[in-house]
Amino acid sequence: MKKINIAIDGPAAAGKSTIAKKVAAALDMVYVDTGAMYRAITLAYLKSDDKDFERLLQDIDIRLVADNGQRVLLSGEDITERIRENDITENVSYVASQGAVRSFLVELQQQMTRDKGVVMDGRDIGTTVIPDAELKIYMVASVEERANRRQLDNEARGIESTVEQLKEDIAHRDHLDMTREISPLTQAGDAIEIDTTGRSIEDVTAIILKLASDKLE
Ligand SMILES: Nc1ncnc2c1ncn2[C@@H]1O[C@H](COP(=O)(O)OP(=O)(O)OP(=O)(O)O)[C@@H](O)[C@H]1O
Ligand SMILES: Nc1ccn([C@@H]2O[C@H](COP(=O)(O)O)[C@@H](O)[C@H]2O)c(=O)n1
Repeated sequence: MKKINIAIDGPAAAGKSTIAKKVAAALDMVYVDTGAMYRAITLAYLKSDDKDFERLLQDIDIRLVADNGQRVLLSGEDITERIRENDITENVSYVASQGAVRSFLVELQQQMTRDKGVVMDGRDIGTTVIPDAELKIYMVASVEERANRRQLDNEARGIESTVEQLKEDIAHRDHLDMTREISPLTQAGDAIEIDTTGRSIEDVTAIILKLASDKLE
C-alpha cells in the first residue's frame, strides 16, 4: 500500500493533536506530537543550572512511546503529564525560538518521517520538517473557542486557569511563535486550511480522512 506523510500545523489549541491522533489511528499511521518534544527540552532547561542550550542538548534523551496517543520520556522518566503544566507552557516558546534547539529537533523529526507513514503535528512541519509531505493541513479556530477548549482540558487535568487568562496566554504564545526568526508558524503555500471553530472532532477527522484517501489512491 502507498505510504504518505501528513503534516498538521496551526496555532495553540486549534485541535491539531486531537485530530492527528485520530487520523493516525484510522489510517494505521504513526502519530508524532512535536510540541511535546519542545516541551520536554523546556523541562530539562528549567531543571538545569546550566542555561547554555548547546551543552544542554548534548545530554538530552527524549523518547516518544506510542500508547493510545503518545507518551514522552526524558532520560527514562515519564513526563507526559508534567509538560502540560503552566511553567512549561509559559517558557516553551522562548526555548523553541533557539536555533540550537530547532536544529536538534528538526533533525530528529526528519529521521522519524523518512520512511513515511507519519501524522506529525506542530508549527513548522509543512514548511520545514516535511516540506514534501503528501498532505498538509493548517488548522485554525477562534481564540475564544481555543481558550474555552483549553479551560476544559485544564479542568480535567487539575491545572488552574481562567478562560480570560487563557485567551491572553494563547494569543501571546501565537504571537511569539509567528514572529520568531527561525521557522515561524506560517501556513505552507500548499497547505489546506481547516477552521475547526464550531465543528465537531468527528467532522474535522472525516474531512482529513477524505483528503488523505485521495492521496493514498
Ligand atoms: N473540532 C475540534 N477539533 C479538534 N479539537 C477539538 C474540537 N472540538 C473540541 N476540541 C478540543 O480542543 C482541545 C484542544 O485540542 P488539542 O490539544 O488537540 O489542540 P492542539 O492544537 O494540539 O494544541 P497545542 O498546539 O496547544 O498542543 C482538546 O480538548 C480537544 O478535544
Ligand atoms: N513544530 C513545533 C511544535 C511546537 N513548537 C513550540 O512548542 C510550543 C508548544 O507546542 P504545543 O503544540 O504543545 O502547544 C509551541 O507554542 C511552540 O513554541 C514549535 O516551535 N514547533
